Amino acid sequence: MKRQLILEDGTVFVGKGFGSERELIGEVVFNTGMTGYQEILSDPSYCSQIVTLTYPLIGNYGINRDDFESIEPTINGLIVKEFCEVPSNFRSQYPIDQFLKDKDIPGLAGIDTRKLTRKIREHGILKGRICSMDVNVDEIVSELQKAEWQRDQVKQVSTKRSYPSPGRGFKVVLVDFGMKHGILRELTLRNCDVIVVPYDTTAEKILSLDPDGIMLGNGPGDPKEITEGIEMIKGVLGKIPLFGICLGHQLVALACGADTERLKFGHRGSNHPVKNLETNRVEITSQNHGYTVRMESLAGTDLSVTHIALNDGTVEGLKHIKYPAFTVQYHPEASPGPEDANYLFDYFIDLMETSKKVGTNDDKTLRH
Ligand SMILES: NC(=O)CC[C@H](N)C(=O)O
Repeated sequence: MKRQLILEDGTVFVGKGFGSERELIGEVVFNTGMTGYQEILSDPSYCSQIVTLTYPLIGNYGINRDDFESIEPTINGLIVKEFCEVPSNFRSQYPIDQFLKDKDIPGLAGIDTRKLTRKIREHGILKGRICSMDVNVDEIVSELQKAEWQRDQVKQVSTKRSYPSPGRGFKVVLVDFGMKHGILRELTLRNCDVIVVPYDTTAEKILSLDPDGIMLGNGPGDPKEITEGIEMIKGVLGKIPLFGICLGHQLVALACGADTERLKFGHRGSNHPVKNLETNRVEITSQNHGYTVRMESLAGTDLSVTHIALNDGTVEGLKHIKYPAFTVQYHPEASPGPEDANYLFDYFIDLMETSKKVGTNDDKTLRH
C-alpha cells in the first residue's frame, strides 16, 4: 500500500508501507550499518525515533530469537530502501514485516534513502511522520513544526524494578537508563553477579548493595534531563569503580561539571573510527548517539579525554584523573560487532580487582 514520509520542512517521500499502519511523529535519524537491523530496532536508545537504514536491502536474515537488545522495541518507525519478504537464514523465525506488524511499528520502503540521508546530513535531524496518502500535507507539516522534541524517554524504557542476573564473580550494579541487553551479556560472560536497577536509583541505595563496580548503561534522549542519574553519580564517584557507556558516559561528564550538546545529525552506524589516545590505536566502533560531551567544557574538570572520533574530532572516551572511573561514548558491547572495543569490559574487571585489593582509604577514595 502506498504511504508517505512527511518531514517538518515540507519534504515528502512516497513509498510503500509495511509493518503497522500507526502514524507516529518521530525524529528521523539514519544508521549506516550493513547488518544489525534487529539490534537497531530493539535498542531502547532509539526510543521514539524514526530510523532510516542506509543499507539498501533489509530483512534478508529475518528476525530471530537471540539478537534482541530489549524485549519491546520502542522506535516510532523504520525506513528502508527495500525489505525482504522471504528471509533465508537458519536462525530466522519470522520476516521483519510480520515482526513490525506484531509490535505495531510503522515501516516505509521504496523511497530514496540516500536522498533522505543527505537531507538529514545537510539540515540536521528533522521531525517526521509516516502517513497514509489521504492526509493533508500542509496540516501535518505545521503539526510537525509545532511538535516539541520528545522528552522522558528514559522513564519509559528503564526497568520499573530491580532484578538480579546472578553470577559468581564481581558484584556489579547495572543502572538501566534503557540499556541494550548486550551490556548485561558481556558482564555475564565475565561471571559478574549483576543487579539491574531503575534509572532513578539513589547513590545511598546503590552503596547499600555493596557492589564491586557500577555500570552505567546507554539510553535515549537528552542526558541533561536525567538529573537523578547525575546526582547519583556524584554520590558514588570515588567510592566504587565506575564504567559508563553512551548515555552513562554523558551523565558522568555532566556530574563532573562538563557540558553536553546535541550533534547536528549524530553518529549511528557500526564502522565509526575512534582513536584511543593512550595507545594510539584506532578502533572501529558501533555507535548510536545524538548528543556529545563538549570538548571545551572539559577544561578545569577532573576528566581527561582518552578517545576521540576520527570523523569529526568529538569526545569518545573519558577517564577520571583521581578516581577509578572511565567512560566511552560508543558501544563496546557492539552486537553484531565490531568487537574492537570489547577489551573495555576486561579493563572494568581489572579495575574492580585492583580496587578490591587496594581497598578504600580514609576518605573513601580509590585510586588507580
Ligand atoms: N546510545 C545512547 O546511550 C545514546 C545517548 C543519548 N541518548 C544520545 O543520543 O546521545
